[in-house]
Amino acid sequence: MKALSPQQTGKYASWAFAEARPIEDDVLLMARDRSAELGITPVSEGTASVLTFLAAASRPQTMVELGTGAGVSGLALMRGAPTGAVLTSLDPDAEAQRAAREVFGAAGYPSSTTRLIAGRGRTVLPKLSASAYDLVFIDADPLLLEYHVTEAARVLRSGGMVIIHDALDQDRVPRPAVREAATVMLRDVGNKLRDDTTVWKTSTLLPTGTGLLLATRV
Ligand SMILES: C[S@@+](CC[C@H](N)C(=O)[O-])C[C@H]1O[C@@H](n2cnc3c(N)ncnc32)[C@H](O)[C@@H]1O
Repeated sequence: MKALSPQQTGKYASWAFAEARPIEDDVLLMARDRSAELGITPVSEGTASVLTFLAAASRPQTMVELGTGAGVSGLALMRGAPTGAVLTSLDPDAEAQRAAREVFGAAGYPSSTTRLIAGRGRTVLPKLSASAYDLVFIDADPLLLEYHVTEAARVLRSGGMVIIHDALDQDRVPRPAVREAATVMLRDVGNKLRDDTTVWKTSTLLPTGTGLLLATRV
């Protein structure tokens, strides 16, 4: 790999500065500790703060999350969403979901507003109603991304938002020589969200954390 040019070094410093800016409270830190104990990589501090901001700005009443983990991203979304918003979060890892339940409880969210379903997207998503959700956050197996995004388009109402985590695949997406299946999938889905204007009205890619790909439903 080439040495970073001075400008790129400056860009990295700006990214690191933005990542270090949020101050997280005890419940988010507890969720991060539980994630570490379970060997789960949660969203970064910068990403959690963007999720809270996006939920506060878009005011979703109904949200779906793929990949609950120990609840870092779910808590970030709930913190921004209006009071009474409901998060439906899927993960096949029952132990992770138990940790997330504790985290949501410690943050004061009853189980009626944080619906945790122990299952995979492929099993659970088809059971969710069409055009019924305001926001879908995807942080699960990248090889299933195309399927998860197709289902997200189905369950989102017009104007709803999809958010895809790790959209830069640990910085592999911008490197054309990397042809691994997950990286190629992320490139293809990114192009689809940008180009398929019959389904997606707007799309953007943020370099926050490990990358966030966003799109709004036509
Ligand atoms: C990176 S972790 C999620 C971290 C979480 N979003 C956070 O920030 O705290 C990815 C999770 O996706 C779950 N997962 C893997 N395949 C899945 C699938 N097909 N459907 C739903 N969840 C899946 C894993 O069990 C794992 O807990």
